[in-house]
Amino acid sequence: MSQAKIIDGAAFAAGLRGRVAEGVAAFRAKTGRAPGLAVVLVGEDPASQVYVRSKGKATIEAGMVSIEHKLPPEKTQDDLLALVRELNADPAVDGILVQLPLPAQINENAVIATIDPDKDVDGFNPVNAGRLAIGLHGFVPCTPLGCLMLLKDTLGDLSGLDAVVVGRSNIVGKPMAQLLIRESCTVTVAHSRTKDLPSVVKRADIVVAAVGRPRMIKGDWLKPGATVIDVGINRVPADEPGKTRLVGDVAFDEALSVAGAITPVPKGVGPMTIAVLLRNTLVSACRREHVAVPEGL
Ligand SMILES: Nc1nc(=O)c2c([nH]1)NC[C@@H]1CN(c3ccc(C(=O)N[C@@H](CCC(=O)O)C(=O)O)cc3)C=[N+]21
Repeated sequence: MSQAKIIDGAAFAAGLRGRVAEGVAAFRAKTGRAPGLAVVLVGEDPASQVYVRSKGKATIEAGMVSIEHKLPPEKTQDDLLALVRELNADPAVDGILVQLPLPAQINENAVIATIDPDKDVDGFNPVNAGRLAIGLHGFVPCTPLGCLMLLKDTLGDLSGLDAVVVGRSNIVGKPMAQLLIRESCTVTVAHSRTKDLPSVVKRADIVVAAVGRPRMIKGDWLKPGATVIDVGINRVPADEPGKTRLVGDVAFDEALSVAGAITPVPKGVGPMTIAVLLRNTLVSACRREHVAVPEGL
């Protein structure tokens, strides 16, 4: 039986981070300053703390300035909006990321809408969602842009391919669908109410799974040879009692013998998210300083 190619997202991300670091060095030589990324964390969620720490480390490794704001969990929405406005006005800040999810007393949409669209390296502001939808330059959310890079690296030209995106979130599903439309795919967005999901997935040359349900998409749902991008990061009990491990939204072991190529979890899409965040921050800095954006980013 054939075995799918395993798409090495960690390796691709390492290469992208290297290209970003070169671009950062050139930017520093031209402008006399380093790009700055501000990351705001409200509260003490352990998973969010881990992500924020690894973002800070990657930012510094790329030669950029990392500005971290850690706020106590009881912080009010007004306090957070005031901080975002300060960061909007700070010329040393090229990118702003407010780690999600936020505590219940804070309206995420209000915070996202307050971030200057031209510093919104997450691409979550409605202005950037609109720009993506109508084909203007802006910032594209990091995870779907990372997925698209892996797809193009694996398949080359995507035009005419049937793509099924499973999940319709603002952060992954919807922007992913927009990007695939831009690449001239025929795009279907499936979700929890989709009738007969297995038969919808069966049509797809490209499957992007972003539902957040461990191993939901089974191997026998796939079209033989399909390219599968697994965005899911689900923590499940490991075989060893008391331990956990990460699995995706796709039943990876089953998919291996059907798919043409598939991303693993971990070391697939996850590392791309951080690499694209650095890329978006460098692009932001270049646009703000009217410096040419390096090619091949
Ligand atoms: N404003 C905002 N922007 C985000 O981009 C954002 C966010 N909030 N909130 C949380 C999610 C999650 N996220 C990930 C980043 C890297 C990995 C990653 O590097 N994962 C590795 C390791 C995972 C591990 O070992 O825990 C992997 O999949 O191989 C995963 C998930 C960014 N997020």
